[in-house]
Amino acid sequence: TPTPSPTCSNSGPVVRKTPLITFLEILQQTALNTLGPKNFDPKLYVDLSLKSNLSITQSAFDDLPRTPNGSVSVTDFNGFIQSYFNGAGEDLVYTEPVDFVSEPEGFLPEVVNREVRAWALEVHSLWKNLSRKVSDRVLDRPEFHTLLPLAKPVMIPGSRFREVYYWDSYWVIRGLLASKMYETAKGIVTNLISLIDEFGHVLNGARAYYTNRSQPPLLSAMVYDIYTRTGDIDFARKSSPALLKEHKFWNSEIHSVRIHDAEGCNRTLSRYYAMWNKPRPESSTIDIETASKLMNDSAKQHLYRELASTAESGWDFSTRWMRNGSDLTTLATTSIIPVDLNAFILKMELDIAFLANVTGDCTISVHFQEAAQARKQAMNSVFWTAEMGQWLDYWLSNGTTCRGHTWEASNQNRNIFASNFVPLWIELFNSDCTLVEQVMQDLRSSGLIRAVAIATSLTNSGQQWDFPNGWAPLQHMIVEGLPRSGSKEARSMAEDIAVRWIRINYVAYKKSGAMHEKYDVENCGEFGGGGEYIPPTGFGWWNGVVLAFLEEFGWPQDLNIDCN
Ligand SMILES: OC[C@H]1O[C@H](O[C@H]2O[C@H](CO)[C@@H](O)[C@H](O)[C@H]2O)[C@H](O)[C@@H](O)[C@@H]1O
Repeated sequence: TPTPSPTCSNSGPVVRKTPLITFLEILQQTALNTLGPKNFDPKLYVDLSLKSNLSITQSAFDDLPRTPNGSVSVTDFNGFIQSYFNGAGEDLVYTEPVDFVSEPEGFLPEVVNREVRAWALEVHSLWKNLSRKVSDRVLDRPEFHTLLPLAKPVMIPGSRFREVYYWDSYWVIRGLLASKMYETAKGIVTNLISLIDEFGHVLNGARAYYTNRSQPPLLSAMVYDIYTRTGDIDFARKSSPALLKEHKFWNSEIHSVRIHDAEGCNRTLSRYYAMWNKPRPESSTIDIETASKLMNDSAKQHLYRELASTAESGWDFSTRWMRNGSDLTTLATTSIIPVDLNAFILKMELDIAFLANVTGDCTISVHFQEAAQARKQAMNSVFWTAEMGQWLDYWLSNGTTCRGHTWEASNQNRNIFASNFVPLWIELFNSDCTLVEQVMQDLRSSGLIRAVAIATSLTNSGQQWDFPNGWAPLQHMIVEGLPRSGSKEARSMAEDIAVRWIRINYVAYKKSGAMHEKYDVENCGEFGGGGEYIPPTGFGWWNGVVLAFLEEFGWPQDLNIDCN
């Protein structure tokens, strides 16, 4: 792995932390000290909401009896939580989606196998379990909550993830479109746009502790898919200003990096960069522990920014971002130009151009077509390696700044990740049949295609975005991109991956009664692990990918749904 540059990562903006979050982090640390690490989830404590003013709560906390070493008894701690807080998730109320019907007209017409159809209807009915509305209590007293107010109903991922997430929402929407729930899908976009209006970007998730970063930018893809499905021009028109604002955010000074390429041209691409240099509040105790290995405050602040920037990538955590794959303190995300982020921004540019065209704004349309062409060229020149048939993340080397860097082949990260194939999802790449056939051969020989799904990487590091875990969005983008080339072989490869992915989900669901957040790509029906939290179930975007695959490929009567 190339050596990253520290020079364009150490300084940068930091958003303000609210007094409630500061207090809840102290509560989180006290909970860990009092209750111990077994089954401890730090996020639970920053998701609690106050029953009365923060000052009253704080002084009751200060008055708790302490032992000489400062600890609180389990009984006193639990009593305090009961008296002063509402439970995590209680500020979201269950709401039946307005457009849910148990079997929508025209639902998955190609799924004819009765067993699979019955299961698909169960997955469809999970939208009712995951649908929530932010309680009016949050609107009345926002300072009592870390949950942010949103006007429309939301779909949560499930389990510990009790709020809406940015990139998850894209695949939630894909599932909602298969479920014909267009109003719910539009409501999710309306909520995300309201975050852009207030914060200038879509947040990682709708919590006050997520304001310091975004997540992989897929809002334009949501708008594009809803518009092409519903033809709602008014919806497209209303969404456009927010998309322009979001494009600015991802090309702002903190995110954009200039590379002087091998042909002597300047190319501009984007990176992840969180506006934060402190522990992530939802994982504060974990980040403090990780940083305790570092000697000085500046190194710790640098690490905290890397941890938050990695969360912005959606791939938290992975050897993809680490200089030493067994040491999280070597995270260097802000010194990496990621392939998938730039593929998403390229799609944003194409989507904005398309939407501007249908809403009659030719100037914007032409401008964004040009921007898309420029980014495509930059991706070809900085990421593409013909000899591997992949797009490789680019590491900025030591001693350079983000304003100017001269491209060197040795700075491409030659390790294999599923993200190296994400450009297949983008029209400007997948419309080239020769290119897709080459990439397809390389994907086949990459080692990523395992017995039951596409692996995230080839390294078994114990991090959740690594081997042997398979993640739904990665399967989906590759599967959806391949057939767009028109190549029969590519479609058949895509269908094979989709069928196997549906089987894993089905078998695990039948065994455990739930949809899971990640799967083991070596063992059909086994869910994945690793990372910093207990594997959750629910699971919003996973359900979306299953429904989208079933919509695209169907399921014939005689195709086996079991693993064997
Ligand atoms: O609490 C730890 C981290 O959890 C989130 O990340 C994971 O779950 C998200 C929701 O399903 C998903 O979008 C992300 O890709 C997962 O890695 C959260 O997004 C992180 O910011 C947070 O620190």
